[in-house]
Amino acid sequence: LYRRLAIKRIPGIPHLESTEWLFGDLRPMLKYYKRTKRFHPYYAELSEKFPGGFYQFNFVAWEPTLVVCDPFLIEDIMKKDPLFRRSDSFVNVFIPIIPGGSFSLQTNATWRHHRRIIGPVMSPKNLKHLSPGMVRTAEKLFILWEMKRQMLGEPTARPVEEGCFEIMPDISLLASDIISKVAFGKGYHQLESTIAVVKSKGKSGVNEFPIERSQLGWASSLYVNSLPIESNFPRFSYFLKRLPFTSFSKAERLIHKVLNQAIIEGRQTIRSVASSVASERNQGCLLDMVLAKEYEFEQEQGKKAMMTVEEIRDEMATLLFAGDESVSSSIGWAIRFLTQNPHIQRKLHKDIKDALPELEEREAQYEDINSGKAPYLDAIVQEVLRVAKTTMTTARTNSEETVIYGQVVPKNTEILLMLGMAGEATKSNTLIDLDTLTDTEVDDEEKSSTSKKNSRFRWSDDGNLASFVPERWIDSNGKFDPNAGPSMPFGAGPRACFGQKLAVLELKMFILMLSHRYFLDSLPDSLSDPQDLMWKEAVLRRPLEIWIRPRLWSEVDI
Ligand code: HEM
Repeated sequence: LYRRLAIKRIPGIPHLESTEWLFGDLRPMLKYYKRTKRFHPYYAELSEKFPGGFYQFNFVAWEPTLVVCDPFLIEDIMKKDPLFRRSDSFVNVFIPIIPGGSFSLQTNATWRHHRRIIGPVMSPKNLKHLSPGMVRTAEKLFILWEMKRQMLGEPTARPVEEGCFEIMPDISLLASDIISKVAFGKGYHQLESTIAVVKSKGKSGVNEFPIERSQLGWASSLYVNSLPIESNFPRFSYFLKRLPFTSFSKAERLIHKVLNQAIIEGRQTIRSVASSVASERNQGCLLDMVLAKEYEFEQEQGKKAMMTVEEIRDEMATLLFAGDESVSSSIGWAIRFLTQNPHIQRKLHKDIKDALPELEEREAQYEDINSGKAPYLDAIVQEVLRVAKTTMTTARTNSEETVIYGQVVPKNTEILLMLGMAGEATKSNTLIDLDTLTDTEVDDEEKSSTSKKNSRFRWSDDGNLASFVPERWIDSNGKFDPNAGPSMPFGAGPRACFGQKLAVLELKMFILMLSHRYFLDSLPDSLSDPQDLMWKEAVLRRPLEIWIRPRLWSEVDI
């Protein structure tokens, strides 16, 4: 028994020395958690003890977990799927709620089949089609903020905390209004109803305002926030959530009903028009695009129903899960970083005014942010994603015994990939011998993968990697360089983020519109979180409270 419960280590891989029989490395970790209420920074602290960017950790006796902070090793592992498949701890959280969606599927024939039909919807052409809807939804947010500004009065000659308001609830409405409209065409319209309520009821406190969720928005929020990530028994947690008359079961029923109906109606519409126009006609939302693609494949292969209604529903629900909090958290972080850096706001505003003077006359368009005209905006979005570390971690398991940096890692080892740390990695966080590699001046396309890796440390290791400095993404010719550093906010390989182009589009569009309109005034320390404490660690690193005091540029000395 003693031997069974003794902690097991993988020979040759660094680990803490002072660990205990049975509890492994859990005790120091829990002590850290008690002090900070955080787990992730503990892994970062440990990585400093073990230069090279990987070590092992034992939560309790039994098997060790490999923790990987080396960005190149993370990338290689993610690219070698299915040898390194999604870990069961990740997949099991999603299986009970969306069994047919990508989060629940390993890289198998079913996932590939889904991807053939769903994959093409993230094409630039389709995203361009979706962008006017996004712009109009973001406009609603600015109408709401303008009303709040008016109700709070002129931003001068008042105590410093006046004129400020907290915006994470508004940002949540924005993200869920956008993803609902983009995913299945029935936007939740919560910003509209919130505008109506604020107009009629006014403030609900000194600087507080009511918000109004639609029934579908409420159901969706409950549904996507239901993941039992802290449960060791996710199936049982869902069993309890689904007991009759719980709010969750009502929300789930409503979401299923709306999605099922949209799929069935969408299929009927597509079958009622000629095949040649099916894909051109149905471009209103991702669901329409998926159904058009499905129809195209059916025609080619002479088969009916390429995916079941439940499979499409689960993939759509996956988009609701994946495209809601991830985007609202990233927008929240963007606002915090911009508020803390007035000089960056000024530079961005000037760049936008110079590069896109037409924005005085018309609303923002897809081409504005994809023409390379505003490299500083591209740099800001990459820097937000790097510093925000919205997806701090994900997990993989090796399906065969594997050799990693010369050490044998037994089959089925749990591997924690510290994605968020990749963007702060320095050369000492990798065991790849970068000094023996040469960084040639050839085009990226022609570079070998190792040479590309070396060039990913183009930015200087100036001890300043925790700071928000968009300039690190700009090359000596003033152009945006997406490979300037090893940041990997969307993961890598076949199972990298499916919605990354959509997420970047949303972020760029929002920051463009925000910066064109408002300067975010500095805040008192009590509201600006200078110590970086106001965030929650769950599946995502989510900012807890974001306050703003927006001023029109005409009110600011530039
Ligand atoms: C800033 C926002 C976002 C971030 C940081 C983010 C990050 C990620 C990461 C790191 C993964 C890979 C997880 C893993 O392999 O273990 C992932 C997967 C995924 N993301 Fe995102 N994501 C964002 C927004 C979105 C949006 C807007 C959508 C779609 C509407 C989306 C859809 C997905 C899907 C479907 C997967 C699973 C892909 C698969 O399993 O094949 N994400 N995301």
